[in-house]
Amino acid sequence: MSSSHQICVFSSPAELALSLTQLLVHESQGTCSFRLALSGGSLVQLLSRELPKTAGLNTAGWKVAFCDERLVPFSDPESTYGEYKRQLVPLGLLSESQFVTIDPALPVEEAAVDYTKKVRELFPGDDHPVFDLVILGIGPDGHTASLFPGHPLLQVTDKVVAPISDSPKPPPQRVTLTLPVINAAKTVVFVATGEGKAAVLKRILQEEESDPLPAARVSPVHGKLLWFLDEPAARELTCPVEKHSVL
Ligand SMILES: O=C1O[C@H](COP(=O)(O)O)[C@@H](O)[C@H](O)[C@H]1O
Repeated sequence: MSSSHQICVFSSPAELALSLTQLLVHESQGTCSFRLALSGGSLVQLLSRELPKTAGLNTAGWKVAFCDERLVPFSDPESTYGEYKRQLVPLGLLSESQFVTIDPALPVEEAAVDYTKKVRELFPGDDHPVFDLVILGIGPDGHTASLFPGHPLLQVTDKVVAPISDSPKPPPQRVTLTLPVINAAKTVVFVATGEGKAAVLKRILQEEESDPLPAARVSPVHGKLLWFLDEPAARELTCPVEKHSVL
């Protein structure tokens, strides 16, 4: 685990969400092109509730890719893009053209190649994608994006996006950003709420394991790493944390 990370603990998911949107305002202001990678799962609701209320948010230059995406039609409730689209596009906050989406009709290997091409197009002239901000979730098993404990995808270093067809969490077919791409980002923030994440957060943030969990392998090479947790998620931590109250 990176020694230069910052652990911020909020008294409620609403406080956490508010700070997360303030971080988005801060990181995106003054740039005409802001490349963001979003996760799915519980993050979708958390962000979608708070983003429309956020003052000073100018999303005009945003391009939104996904840390991982499930290979299902956009109409399926498991589709991460589908969920963000249903929540945010009708509010006029983001347009469909600002999202970088998979082609769910392709076989998973081809979907990963296709998504690699689309992600690379966000970074014209660059050898490697460097996202401005990556927002990750974390599963109770320590997975992040669609990088699962003990899975060979943890060793992939030569791809931007990798396919997975045996995800232990359904649906089984997905594509995911690889660890080198996540670790190249300018800022990475983990978001975790609820006591179901407490035990795994203690393992990741306080225990030096010989075979680290996927989330413990996130350590931006040049960027900063933030942990945004609510109190139940942080309950088992005994390391120094910053307590935040913004409401
Ligand atoms: O399957 C997934 O799980 C993780 C964690 O989800 P959460 O609901 O426990 O927050 C999520 O970050 C990832 O994008 C998603 O595909």
